[in-house]
Amino acid sequence: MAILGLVGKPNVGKSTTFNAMTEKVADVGNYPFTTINPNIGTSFVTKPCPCSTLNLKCSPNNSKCFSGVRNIPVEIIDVAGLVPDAHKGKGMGNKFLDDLRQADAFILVVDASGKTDLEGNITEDHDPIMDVKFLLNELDMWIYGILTKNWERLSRRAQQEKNVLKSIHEQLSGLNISENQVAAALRNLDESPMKWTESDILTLSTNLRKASKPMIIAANKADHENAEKNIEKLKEEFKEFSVIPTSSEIELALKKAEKAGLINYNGKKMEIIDETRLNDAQKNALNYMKNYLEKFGGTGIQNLINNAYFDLLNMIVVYPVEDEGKFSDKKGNVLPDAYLLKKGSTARELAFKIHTEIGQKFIYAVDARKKLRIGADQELNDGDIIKIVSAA
Ligand SMILES: Nc1nc2c(ncn2[C@@H]2O[C@H](COP(=O)(O)OP(=O)(O)OP(=O)(O)O)[C@@H](O)[C@H]2O)c(=O)[nH]1
Repeated sequence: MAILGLVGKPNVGKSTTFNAMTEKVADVGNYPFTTINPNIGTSFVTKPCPCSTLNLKCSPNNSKCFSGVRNIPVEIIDVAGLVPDAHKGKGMGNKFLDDLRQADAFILVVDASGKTDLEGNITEDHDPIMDVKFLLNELDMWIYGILTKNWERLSRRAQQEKNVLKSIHEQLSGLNISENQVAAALRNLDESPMKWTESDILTLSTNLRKASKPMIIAANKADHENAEKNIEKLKEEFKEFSVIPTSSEIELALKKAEKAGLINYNGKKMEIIDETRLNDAQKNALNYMKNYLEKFGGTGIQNLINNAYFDLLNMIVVYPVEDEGKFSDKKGNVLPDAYLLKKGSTARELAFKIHTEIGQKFIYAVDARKKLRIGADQELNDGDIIKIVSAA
């Protein structure tokens, strides 16, 4: 299962974003370093559930279905804020960076209101472009630090064994980087690391970061009056990233109001259940949030999670079943499980994901929508409902 890491300088709203995504309560405060330890929490990606088009009543097991929208659990980690020179240990930066090793992709949270400086202290008119630049540099320097540890020995061994790829991949083990990703980053470099210049190694660190830690930018505090112009600037400057405006504070408040039974909220729209139960302050706050949703079509938080998994990490959702006629498991539970797979995954890979033995003893699969037999190497499509036939 892929894991998303939330990164950013202090005070941009990472904890609020994390809480809004996971509904788990972490400390929230208007001062730097509220977050000291990484929080790991469960959030959900959403997709239209096949139950609505097939006109079935589903009984989800590993996920949830609300009004025809399947919610599939995913993991998010929130680490404490990174300040300039974090890679040198500033603000406990090395520890925080190491918490990010396991992440498959990053959500880079910036404060689009421009009200916090590089260290997360309150200021006026700060340019969030600076935040993205320094964070990318910190991430590159973090990888550089791991790469160049015992560099003499590493480069000598790589040269002796004539296997640069293996040596570099081993050096980066724990960073969740595949050999293919390392190979892509090594392209254009001389075969002998002993000949690499400082600037070659820095470029390699950047390439490794790009290959292994894809990233989207959450332009948070989008509800602030200064945010719009900063969001446009971010989009203009960082065309290689998706920039998604978010208001995690509004999302969190809406989820709390929903939990308290004050509103119905479906991620895009909200309705106040009974105005007579609210005091004036509640009414004003909820109406403000309602107007915000109407203007922006949502708080951006769900967009962020979906974009990270479906666009950035290129994942699809597949529904394994045991009875292709009823779209159910053996007990008759309709569309019980939703699996997140990498785009391009095959029927056999799905089988392995369900159970190693089912993968090993795979015979064939059935596309349950088309009632067609498919082979082991057939690539699956998003939304497929698949029966695996195996000798297990
Ligand atoms: N206007 C507005 N304020 C927000 C939003 N998200 C967070 N804030 C405020 O920004 C401040 C910092 O939020 P946190 O979530 O604690 O920030 P953090 O990035 O986790 O900070 P550290 O723990 O110091 O790294 C708090 O006062 C939040 O209420 C938002 O979407 N809009």
